[in-house]
Formats: sequence, C-alpha cells, structure tokens
Amino acid sequence: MFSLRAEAISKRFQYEWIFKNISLNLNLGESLAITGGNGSGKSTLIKAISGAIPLTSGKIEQIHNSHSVSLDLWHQNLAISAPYLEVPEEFNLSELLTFHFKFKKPLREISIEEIIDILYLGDHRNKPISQFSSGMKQRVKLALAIFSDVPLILLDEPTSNLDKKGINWYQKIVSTYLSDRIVILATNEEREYEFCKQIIALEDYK
Ligand SMILES: Nc1ncnc2c1ncn2[C@@H]1O[C@H](COP(=O)(O)OP(=O)(O)OP(=O)(O)O)[C@@H](O)[C@H]1O
Repeated sequence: MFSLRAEAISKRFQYEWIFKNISLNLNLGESLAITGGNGSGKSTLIKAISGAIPLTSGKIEQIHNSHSVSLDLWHQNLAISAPYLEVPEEFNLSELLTFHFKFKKPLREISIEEIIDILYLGDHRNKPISQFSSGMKQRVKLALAIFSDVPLILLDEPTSNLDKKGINWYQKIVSTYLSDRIVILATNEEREYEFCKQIIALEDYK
C-alpha cells in the first residue's frame, strides 16, 4: 500500500510566504486539486510534493507498506507532467516513448504502439517532438506521466494547450487510468478537477 502525508508544510521564498500550514493525507484512489490564481503557489506546492524543492517547515512523507520512503527514492513512485518540464525534443515520438519507458515501467504492460494509438498520433510517430504542435506535446507529456506505473501522479495545468477534442481525451484517460492511484492537480479549470474529492484553495493558506 502507498500513501502520501504532509504535516503542516510551509514554503517561503525570501520574505514572501507562498503557503503556510498545509496538511494532507492521501491514499490510493484519492485525488486532490490545488487551486488558486496566477502566482498563488500551485506549481511551488507541486514541486515540493515531488521533492524537487525543499520546504521552509513541515514534513512530507511517502509511505510504502507502512515505511517512510527516503527522499532520494521518491522519484521512483511518482510521475509528473508540467509546463516547465521539457522532454528531449530531438527524439521522434516512438524514440521518446521507448526512452521514457526504459526508466519507468509502463502501466498494465501497455505497449508503445498502444500508447501511440491512444494518443491518436499514429501519423506522427516518426516526427521529431520539436515539430509537434503545443497541443500534441501536451498530450505526449500527459501520456508519459499517466502511463507510468507509479502510485503518485502530479499534473500541473493538464489541459493547457488542448483543444476540445484534447480536453475530452484528457477526461477519458483520467477516468480510465487514474482511478486507483493518488492524483494531485494544480489547476484553475473546473473541467480539469471535477473528479477530485479534495480541494485546497491556496488563498486559504497564506
Ligand atoms: N525559485 C523561486 N524563487 C523566488 N520566488 C519564486 C520562485 N519560484 C516561484 N516563486 C514565486 O512564488 C510565487 C508562486 O509561484 P508559482 O509558480 O508556484 O504560482 P502558480 O500558482 O503556479 O502560478 P501560475 O498559475 O501563474 O502558474 C510567485 O510569486 C513566484 O514568483
């Protein structure tokens, strides 16, 4: 079993408090939306939960089979899709997926070809990612995270750059592939987080 706990976590950059005193307890099958206006600290909180930046105070723990996972192993249990995370754009789609799934086990033993089909990018498999449109890149980033066999999925602005078809696609893959994991979303779009049972409005933690 896997869970995520945060106890009274706070983050300050220089003199600016970004959030104060947030506590979380999430088990598999539970999802959390972090909401707030531009600059309210959504991405900062996602980065802290991923272990990429340190907290000012408080503690975050990944718990696996009743044991606290050491920080240097957190990355093995999580996958993240975010606008500030780039993928190697010189790869074509097949190469990028093959490269990524050398490091992360694919969910439910799904094959690269199946992922390309789900992405409806079959006609673009040999094109370098640098030539993809922003919406195509966004779907690829989401797929890299969602099809990784990890218990914790972090999605920052998941439908940015997606058109109506892409948003429907996002909603479908979220309901098909994420229901048994912990999902944390940073978002202001209700359509992105309507499935989340827990919501944190960062304005309440200043
Ligand atoms: N490395 C940093 N050093 C100093 N300040 C930072 C740093 N990273 C972020 N900030 C500040 O923290 C605040 C929150 O930024 P953050 O990117 O977390 O907001 P956000 O809610 O994700 O915004 P948006 O909706 O625009 O993406 C901003 O005032 C930002 O300038």
